[in-house]
Amino acid sequence: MAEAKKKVLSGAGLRGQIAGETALCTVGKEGAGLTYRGYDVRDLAENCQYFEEVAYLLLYGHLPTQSELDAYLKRLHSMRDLPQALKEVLERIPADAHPMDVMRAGTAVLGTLEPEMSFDEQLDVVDRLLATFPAILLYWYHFSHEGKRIECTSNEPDIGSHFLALLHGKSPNALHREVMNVSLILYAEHEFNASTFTGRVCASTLSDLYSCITGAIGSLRGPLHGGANEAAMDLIDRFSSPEEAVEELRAMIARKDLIMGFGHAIYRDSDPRNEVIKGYSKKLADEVGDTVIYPVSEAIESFMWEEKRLFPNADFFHASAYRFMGIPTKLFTPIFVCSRVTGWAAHVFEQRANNRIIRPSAEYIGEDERSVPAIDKR
Ligand SMILES: CC(=O)SCCNC(=O)CCNC(=O)[C@H](O)C(C)(C)COP(=O)(O)OP(=O)(O)OC[C@H]1O[C@@H](n2cnc3c(N)ncnc32)[C@H](O)[C@@H]1OP(=O)(O)O
Ligand SMILES: O=C([O-])CC(=O)C(=O)O
Repeated sequence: MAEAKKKVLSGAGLRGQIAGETALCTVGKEGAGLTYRGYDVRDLAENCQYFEEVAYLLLYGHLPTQSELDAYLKRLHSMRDLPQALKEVLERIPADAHPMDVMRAGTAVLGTLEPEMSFDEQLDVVDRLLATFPAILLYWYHFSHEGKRIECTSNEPDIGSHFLALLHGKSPNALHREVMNVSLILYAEHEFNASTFTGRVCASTLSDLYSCITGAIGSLRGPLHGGANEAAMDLIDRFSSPEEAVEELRAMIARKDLIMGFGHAIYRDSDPRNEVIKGYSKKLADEVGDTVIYPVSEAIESFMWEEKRLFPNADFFHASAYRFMGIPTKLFTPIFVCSRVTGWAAHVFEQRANNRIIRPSAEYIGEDERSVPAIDKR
């Protein structure tokens, strides 16, 4: 028994175990790096103007040509409006609901109104979700907070700019468009992370795509996964200077508190997405004339490396970047959903194409077999 227990504990969190095959992504191969279908994520972030190019790569298998991209942008644009019944449900959700619960509920309701009748419809379903997610979130947000029924469409060509236009009621500037596209590219796919694995387990039962995505949203919501971008912002907001941040961080580390936005299950020295989003956070800090949030973030980064050899993951500098674009903290993780839905769906398609139900085993560590005593003897 002791030996069996040791074996289970050494595999805690299934770390390091191969749980399936994928042609979509490598994470930390040879210690570093992130690729989507063989392309370095930094190359994609630098050379794709629109996140939709990467969405197309993941979902349709290759980077689009100009005419394929134009057609894809047009297709997604035409799918943005919400069914009236979904708007009515969103109007019933209270303002203090967690926005990730709104995303989960919106996905589930759309699945009842426009169900996936066969796997032949899988691309239509994911494109519809991709196109409607900004409106699902922001229709609810404006209605519940201001009693305002917003238009769910906009003239913005891409999802990132569309998101900002629905949030702020005006077209974003060029820098904000660029940051949103880069951010969505960085968040799009990450191999067998917890939310994607949730989606694949669900897919392996031959369930529908909406169920897979709903489950994945639930897994992403937690602060150890996607919810860390909001938790990182809450941490940064506690400090008014780098000195104050370092002093408090020292006490937190002594208490063995988790520092949100740091560390990773796979990367050991750095997260390749960090340098990209950190660069944009700096540009945005300069644009808004920030003198607190960015310096505090950098001080936390240096302290964590010097004291703990822990590095910022993708979520840490996303927090300040989103803040500088006027995005409320509680909407951070739903933006992650707007992007990762592409990776989730691509994994569901891959699972469906070569499926066997995912059903691992557990090492039993409970009581030996025994008989049920009569109720007056328990
Ligand atoms: C997009 C994303 O989902 S990225 C991840 C976002 N999540 C976060 O930022 C939450 C904070 N980070 C963490 O909780 C963890 O680093 C995780 C969940 C990301 C990875 O967890 P694990 O794989 O178990 O971490 P790992 O094995 O590297 O931990 C090694 C040690 O460092 C500690 N550690 C890891 N991350 C942190 C952190 N952020 N703050 C303080 N200590 C940490 C662990 O507690 C562990 O200590 P121990 O050996 O004394 O038990
Ligand atoms: O891979 C992970 O465990 C978490 C992560 O960074 C992601 O999903 O983007």
